[in-house]
Amino acid sequence: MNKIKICGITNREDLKLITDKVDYIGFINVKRSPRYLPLTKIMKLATDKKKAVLVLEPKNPEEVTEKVEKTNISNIQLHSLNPSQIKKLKIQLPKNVLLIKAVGIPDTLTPKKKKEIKSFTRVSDAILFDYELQGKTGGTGKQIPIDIACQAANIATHTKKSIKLFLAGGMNLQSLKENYKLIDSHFDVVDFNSSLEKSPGIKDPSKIKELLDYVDKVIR
Ligand SMILES: O=C(O)c1ccccc1N[C@@H]1O[C@H](COP(=O)(O)O)[C@@H](O)[C@H]1O
Repeated sequence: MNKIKICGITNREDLKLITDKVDYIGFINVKRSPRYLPLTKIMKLATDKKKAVLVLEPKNPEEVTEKVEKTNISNIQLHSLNPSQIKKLKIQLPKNVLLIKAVGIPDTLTPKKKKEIKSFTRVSDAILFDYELQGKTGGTGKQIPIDIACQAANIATHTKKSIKLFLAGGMNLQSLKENYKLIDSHFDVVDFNSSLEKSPGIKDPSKIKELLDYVDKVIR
């Protein structure tokens, strides 16, 4: 059964629409993002600490431990750091923290990319596959081809059975409907972000309702 994450929440109105209906709620503390929020604002919005996901692009592991300590949020999504930095970080973090590493997936899986998936899987609690555009991940609004996403998921699962897998990158209701069986059999969580907006950082209530109605009917 897939869980649902809605990311890029920036205000109370949008938060109200989803709070009781999704499994994870993402708050983005990455300055280059149009969905950026400072930690002070995130701490006011993220009252449900079990659902909150703090999205970061840290310069080093210490930046993550500081921000986790400050916010008390125990799900963190990282769009930077290498496998040895993640390994070091995992040791420093409290045991209850779920470390989700974003791994960029382009249109094909090269041997180098396969190796990267394995390396990050070994040191993380969860992997979030996101579309990779010009070497970057995060809010691209573009989808990983579903067969490539499933291949990436298989590599991670074969590397570590307990790995939790998130599918992100331009996910919308249509792509969920079209690929539901594959998504359900390969991923634990589906992540929706920019596709649910009416403008950057502001969600569209009708798109949220449509998605959550489908989730209630088909997934729950
Ligand atoms: O949304 C952003 O602007 C962003 C910037 C920097 C890091 C992460 C960001 N968002 C995350 O990107 C994925 C995919 O988003 P999309 O569906 O392609 O819009 C999602 O997990 C967001 O949390």
